[in-house]
Amino acid sequence: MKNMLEISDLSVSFPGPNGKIPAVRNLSLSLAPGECLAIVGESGCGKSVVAQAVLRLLPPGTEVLGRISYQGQDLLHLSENEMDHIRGQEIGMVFQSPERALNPVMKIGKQLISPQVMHGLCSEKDAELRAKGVLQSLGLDADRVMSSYPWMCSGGMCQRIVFAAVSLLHPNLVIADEPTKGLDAANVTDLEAMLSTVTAGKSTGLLLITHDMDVASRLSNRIAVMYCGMIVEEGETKSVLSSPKHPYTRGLLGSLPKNGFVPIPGISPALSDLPNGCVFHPRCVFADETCRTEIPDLIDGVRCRRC
Ligand SMILES: Nc1ncnc2c1ncn2[C@@H]1O[C@H](COP(=O)(O)OP(=O)(O)OP(=O)(O)O)[C@@H](O)[C@H]1O
Ligand code: NI
Repeated sequence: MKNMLEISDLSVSFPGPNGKIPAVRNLSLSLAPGECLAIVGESGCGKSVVAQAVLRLLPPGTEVLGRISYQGQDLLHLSENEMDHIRGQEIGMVFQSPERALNPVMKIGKQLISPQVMHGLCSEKDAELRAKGVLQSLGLDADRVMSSYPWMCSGGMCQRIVFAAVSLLHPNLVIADEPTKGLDAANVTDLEAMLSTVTAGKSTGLLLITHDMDVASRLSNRIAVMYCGMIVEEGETKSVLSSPKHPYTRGLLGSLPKNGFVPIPGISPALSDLPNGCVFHPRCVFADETCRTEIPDLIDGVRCRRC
């Protein structure tokens, strides 16, 4: 099926005291309708920056190069007004800290009704009915929630309310950035069930950003592993997790408690001081002279000369 999202050769740099800080480098990804692509990798590897680049939420002064094509339109060249239409209605967002995604001084009812009316989807009366219907389907007491403020609700409830707000606008693409962070096990299970409904209709795509391999393994069809702003391995979730090829992917999986808790030696380099050659070579037991000088291409989903 034709891709709904195609990110080609994306590079994002932030201004730093001693020049540009490269947070994302030459990243290409695609997502088809009905598909869930997970981006995984350690904290600071650039996962959220990719999401923010797609939604054009990066601060002024950030250098964004490459192309981000959504349904054939290059998002990097749309006006702010055009992006306002895309955000929410075309591309829904579920971020970590749902409490912060909701306005603390506005009743939840209004927060669920206004966007539907604003995007011209339906009348206020219908918007209220739809909101109540979605809240009920998510197991919430709709009347009570609609007349509550976000701070009156638990974290798990807020994440459901954010999900309701997203799904009421029927987006074609949902971007979820660490949606399970800070939730207890029961709420993680609930949220996973909600997220799996996003792609169930086969027309909506889900870009899932997480550092939780278990969540990624349960929800995604494909997985992209990032390290220091680059994709080091990409492929079908099942095959990447059962037979990881890149030494970093293998290290990441080996460092999980269920796989023996073996840490990857060394630490991630600072983005302002990235090594030459393969960005992983200082931590890689297989590194040879060429790894120290040449950045390997991503070939058959793996960016490593040894694989
Ligand atoms: N607005 C900004 N200005 C400067 N640097 C930034 C900005 N936003 C992100 N960064 C840097 O870009 C790098 C990638 O950050 P990003 O938030 O994408 O990481 P991440 O993979 O999402 O990590 P986490 O799992 O902790 O959310 C980090 O080094 C971060 O400090
Ligand atoms: Ni992040």
